[in-house]
Amino acid sequence: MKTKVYIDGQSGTTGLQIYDRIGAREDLDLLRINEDKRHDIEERRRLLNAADIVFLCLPDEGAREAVSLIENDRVRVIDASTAHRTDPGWVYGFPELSREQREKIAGARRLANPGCHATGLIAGTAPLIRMGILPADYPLTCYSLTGYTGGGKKMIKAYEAKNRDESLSAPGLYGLDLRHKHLPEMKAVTGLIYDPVFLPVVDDYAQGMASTLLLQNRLLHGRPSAAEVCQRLADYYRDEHFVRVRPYEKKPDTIYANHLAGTNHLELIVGGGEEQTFVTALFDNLGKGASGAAVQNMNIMLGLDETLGLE
Ligand SMILES: NC(=O)C1=CN([C@@H]2O[C@H](COP(=O)(O)OP(=O)(O)OC[C@H]3O[C@@H](n4cnc5c(N)ncnc54)[C@H](OP(=O)(O)O)[C@@H]3O)[C@@H](O)[C@H]2O)C=CC1
Ligand SMILES: CC(=O)N[C@@H](CCC(=O)OP(=O)(O)O)C(=O)O
Repeated sequence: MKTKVYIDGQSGTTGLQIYDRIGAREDLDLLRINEDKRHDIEERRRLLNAADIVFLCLPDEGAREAVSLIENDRVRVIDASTAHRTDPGWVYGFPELSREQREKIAGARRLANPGCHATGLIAGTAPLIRMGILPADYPLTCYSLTGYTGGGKKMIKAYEAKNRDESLSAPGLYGLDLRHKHLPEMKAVTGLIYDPVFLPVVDDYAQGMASTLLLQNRLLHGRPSAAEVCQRLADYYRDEHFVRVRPYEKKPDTIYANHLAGTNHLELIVGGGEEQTFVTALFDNLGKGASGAAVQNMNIMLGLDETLGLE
């Protein structure tokens, strides 16, 4: 029997990218909503209850509404929005965190897919705290670069408009109240005690992220060098397919934030020396930062090879 899959929000940015990754799969039966009915609540209710797996690719309110429409206990949900990421009834979909996390994902009925910026911060921070290198009360700072598809259809339209505002040709610092919506999940998943000082930057390219932590080695347990931090992270992720650590280099070449666009890979690059360290997570906001991660999580939930359909 094929697994029935429904994408609520199928014509949005994340929904389309999920479709790209699973549309041709023979083990799945994709339930499609008629485009002109995509906001019809009764038609959505019917499809939401007819599927084995539902992807929610909607704004937060739409995702909450969709969950309230599900009456069938068999339906398993993967929510790409921020709505449920710190909800204790939901499993956080970052399998590389630990073996236990992957097992929780395998059994999840309600799965919250991580935020894109949160993915970048968590990939470096969570293992460093778990390994006792980064103190949980560290005053963490992070700046995170993203392509404009991170802002969904509306932002894509603005960046791709013919007579667009000239300011869009330069990097845009945003979230300047320092209250980005991913802070709660960043803290909940890593165990950080204080809110990180987190500054996102959007720029004039479609896909790709580079999220960078800046660390003072003297404030880390055991005062490791950057090379040692790199080695410990490489050990932590040594068995992973999608999360890798680049071998340490004293002076890496320029990092371009779109380097892993189109893939589900996330690469950690560690640089610096005896006194200071940076850790950059390089990935695709629509890959490991959203749709790729959602498909990886579905594969795990179905007990399949988690790389199925993913580059
Ligand atoms: N873009 C990205 O890189 C990432 C996005 N996300 C999250 O994924 C979710 C989807 O984002 P994204 O795909 O970028 O957004 P888009 O705006 O590109 O797409 C959202 C889609 O949802 C539809 N929609 C909105 N409200 C409803 C509703 N109540 N009922 C039915 N359909 C509805 C929209 O319909 P219509 O076509 O009529 O506008 C649109 O097609 C968001 O929560 C976002 O924060 C998470 C990680 C990364
Ligand atoms: C460029 C841009 O605006 N990016 C979005 C991130 C999109 C995202 O990750 O949203 P979720 O929390 O739903 O996952 C932002 O920073 O709010």
